[in-house]
Amino acid sequence: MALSAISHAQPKGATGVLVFGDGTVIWGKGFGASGNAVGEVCFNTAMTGYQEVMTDPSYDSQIVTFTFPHIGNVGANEEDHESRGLGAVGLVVRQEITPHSNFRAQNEFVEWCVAHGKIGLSGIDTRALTRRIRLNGAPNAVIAHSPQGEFDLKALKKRASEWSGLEGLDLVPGVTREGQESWTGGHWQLGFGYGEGNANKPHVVALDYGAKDNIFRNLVKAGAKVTVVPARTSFEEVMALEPDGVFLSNGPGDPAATGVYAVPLIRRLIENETPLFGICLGHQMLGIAAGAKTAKMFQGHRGANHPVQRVGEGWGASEGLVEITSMNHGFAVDGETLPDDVEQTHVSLFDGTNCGISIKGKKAFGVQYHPEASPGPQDSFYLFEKFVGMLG
Ligand SMILES: NC(=O)CC[C@H](N)C(=O)O
Repeated sequence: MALSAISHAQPKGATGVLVFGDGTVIWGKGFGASGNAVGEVCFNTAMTGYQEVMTDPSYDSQIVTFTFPHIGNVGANEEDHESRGLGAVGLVVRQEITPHSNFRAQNEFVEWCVAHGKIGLSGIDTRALTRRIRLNGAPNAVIAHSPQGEFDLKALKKRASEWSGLEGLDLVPGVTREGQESWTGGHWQLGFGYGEGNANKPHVVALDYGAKDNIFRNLVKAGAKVTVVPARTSFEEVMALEPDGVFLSNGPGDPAATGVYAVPLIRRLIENETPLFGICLGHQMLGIAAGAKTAKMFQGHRGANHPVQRVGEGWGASEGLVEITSMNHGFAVDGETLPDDVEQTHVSLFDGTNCGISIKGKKAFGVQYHPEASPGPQDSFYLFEKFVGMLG
């Protein structure tokens, strides 16, 4: 690993850099927060929703390369957050961020990145970087921004190469809520913002493993009363809330590592016949609880245009239908390891990866994709209606 690679001369005006664990150096123009951050470099093919991507806690310890070249054009606003600012640590983009042009913008994206501690790198050949990730897998790297253009490349390389990587990492403690909370925000409408839900039943207790807010909004929109609880809430504490159903959220890191404490709870909920719905990390840990295995993917699925096909029964006449979904995962349930009582309900049309499971004879199912990130019509909203509908 050519240490010599890290002595690549710094081009004039370079204020940002991406340094891989193997010593590869990619120079660019830094923007947003100053400093450096370590993570896995992935790519996302969404054409819009960058603010939602950057605040999705599932992206913790990840540096997102946007394949779409124009990022930042619509600025940033106070409504399109998926969390209180957690999420990806940095972003790599093709074009320099230009002033915004959008009626909903309240802030420039660059300023928003500063305020939320996100380190940006522009002027990068994102096609070449994406191709590299597709061919070699997602590398670990440090993204750094110094307005003065001062970088200690050796130290950055050391940090990148010494980082453990996402496999085996439980990142949930850093992103879960500390306390219990009632969630009432619902459907968003232009000029009105997020509506307030006022349902008393059915009551959904949602385990927060690093949830996207939009998921809770969808539960409210589907007619549920929602109580969000921290990841390490016990079975007894969940039951004391008298849930009609339990939701298992998305979240960052390795499901097998997080499952060490989450899976025993999920197993008890399955045994107790509590209706369950899991998304992404929640789906992966439901799979482990049901007896399947998860594995790290070579390059993951990230974007807002991923085709998923319904393959299982139990979805009525819609079996075989293809949905265009929003995805972000680097781990997946291994469809080959599903026990007999677990049905595969959805698969990726890109590569056949398992994208949905249902436990036979129980009201327990999960999917490996998200409702659309942006407010508006949601293509996978039927899943929320199905879940809330089965709670009576
Ligand atoms: N969106 C998510 O919940 C991601 C789940 C898990 N951290 C993964 O990368 O696969």
